[in-house]
Amino acid sequence: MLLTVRDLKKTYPGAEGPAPVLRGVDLDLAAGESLALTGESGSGKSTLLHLVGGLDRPDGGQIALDGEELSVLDDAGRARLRRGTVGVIFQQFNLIPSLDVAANIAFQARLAGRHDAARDAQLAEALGLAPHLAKYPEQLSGGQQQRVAIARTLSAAPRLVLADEPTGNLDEATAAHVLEAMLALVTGSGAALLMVTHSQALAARLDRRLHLTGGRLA
Ligand SMILES: Nc1ncnc2c1ncn2[C@@H]1O[C@H](COP(=O)(O)OP(=O)(O)OP(=O)(O)O)[C@@H](O)[C@H]1O
Repeated sequence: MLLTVRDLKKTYPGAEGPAPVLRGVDLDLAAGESLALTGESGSGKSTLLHLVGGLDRPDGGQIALDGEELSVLDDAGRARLRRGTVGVIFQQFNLIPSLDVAANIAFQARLAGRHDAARDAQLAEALGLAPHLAKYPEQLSGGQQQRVAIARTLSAAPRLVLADEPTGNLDEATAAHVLEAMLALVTGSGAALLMVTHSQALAARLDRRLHLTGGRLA
């Protein structure tokens, strides 16, 4: 198993006392597998991605990535994991305005010491970014910026890709096309994809589907 989650719990402090969001989540994801995570707004999908990505700490339970238990890692260890094993695609693109598209795509891979120009060219082609490589983020549409953010994460070749509505800014046809490209690039290379989506049509394209409700997965 690439990812194993057991009895994961997370509670946020709320105005009316502690508000449990995750009440014991169990999840397994194998290398090469894709999993869609659905659930109502506020059900805790982003919270789960943040915990698995090591961006926040759970209140209880275990998360193991490649057999390595996250809770025993210090900040430096979790940062190493974020640079190496895990890649996240968030709803905010966080592109670097002073870098052109090609340099934005290469950014994380360069940080991780894994930049591969041929892989970037393949990503740009697959995601329809080839004509835009010399442009700057402010010259791109929202959907184009979103595709740059996807390419930047995949460029670093993470073993596990965590994606929060990665095609949320795209029209239906482009979203379907970009998802197919992502699936081919991620699972085709033996990596795994855990993707949050509100779209049942997109969820159906992935290997498995889980629904988050009442703080648990079903
Ligand atoms: N940092 C935080 N502090 C306090 N409460 C939070 C925090 N982050 C999230 N929450 C609360 O936890 C619950 C789950 O939020 P989360 O963003 O994980 O839901 P979601 O399923 O991703 O929602 P959406 O589909 O709308 O993006 C919500 O009620 C939210 O208000």
